[in-house]
Amino acid sequence: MNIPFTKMHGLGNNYIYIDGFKVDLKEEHLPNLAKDVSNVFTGIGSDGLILMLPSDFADVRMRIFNKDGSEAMNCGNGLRCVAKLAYDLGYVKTQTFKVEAKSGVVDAEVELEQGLVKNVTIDMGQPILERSQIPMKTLTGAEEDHVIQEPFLVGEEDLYATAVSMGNPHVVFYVDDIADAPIQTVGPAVTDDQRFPEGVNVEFVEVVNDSEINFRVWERGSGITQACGTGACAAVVSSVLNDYVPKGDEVTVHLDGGDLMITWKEDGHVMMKGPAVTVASGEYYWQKI
Ligand SMILES: N[C@H](CCC[C@H](N)C(=O)O)C(=O)O
Repeated sequence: MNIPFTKMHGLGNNYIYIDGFKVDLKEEHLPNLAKDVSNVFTGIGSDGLILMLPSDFADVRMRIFNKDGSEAMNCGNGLRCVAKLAYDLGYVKTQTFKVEAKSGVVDAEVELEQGLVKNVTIDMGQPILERSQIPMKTLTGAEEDHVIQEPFLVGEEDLYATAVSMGNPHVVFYVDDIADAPIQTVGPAVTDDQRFPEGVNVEFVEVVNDSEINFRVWERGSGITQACGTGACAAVVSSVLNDYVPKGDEVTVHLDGGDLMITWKEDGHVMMKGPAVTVASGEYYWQKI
């Protein structure tokens, strides 16, 4: 099957995007398609697959699949790129519109420079902090409903976890120097830890000052990526909860692939602003069907 695609990225967090308004894919094929298309030997190579689809609740709908074929509830970089794609392909005619993710409907605003979409702002809604809704179990018997700097032993590493959901689960560990973050060891160990029944995206954060943090991520289902939008939002929420940055101020999150501007507003909503880039389009010759 020859499948038309567009390759896009948000700060290097790159996905293969398929226009579901034109391409009709069978539900049962999606996990294997995500695995094959994102693998550099069987496909184009990416952090996963994203479908842009018609929606009954918003202007367009986004579905995101990780490299391992698992479907995620949300994707910040994906939302920005779907917003750009929808505008560029004319599925939306205004600069502000709504996008439906599995975790809910968000407001999007595309910014134009010489008529082209460069940056996109997404209102990511409110974070979820209740342990049971992350979801996260505890082995320490801690009964607190929020997970803030909770002791979290990983092998020999004495870590302290702060857990936040942006519709998808995130756990944040603070380090003194992001360059020394134990991402290759702690990342894979924690992402599948029994304390996270649905798995978890694992973030490491170095606080630079009260308006800047450095950030790296091991993503559930995809491993290390250049950037993670929902992760950056979770990291800023966590940093407010830990009194590293003030609520209501814009925080610059320095990710491997570049900077995101994140604000956890006093009204509880998390705003994310960052780039969305189209790099290529073509046809993927999927041999499986
Ligand atoms: N890269 C995405 C997150 C993907 C989340 C996925 N790894 C999961 O929750 O399973 C982002 O920009 O938010």
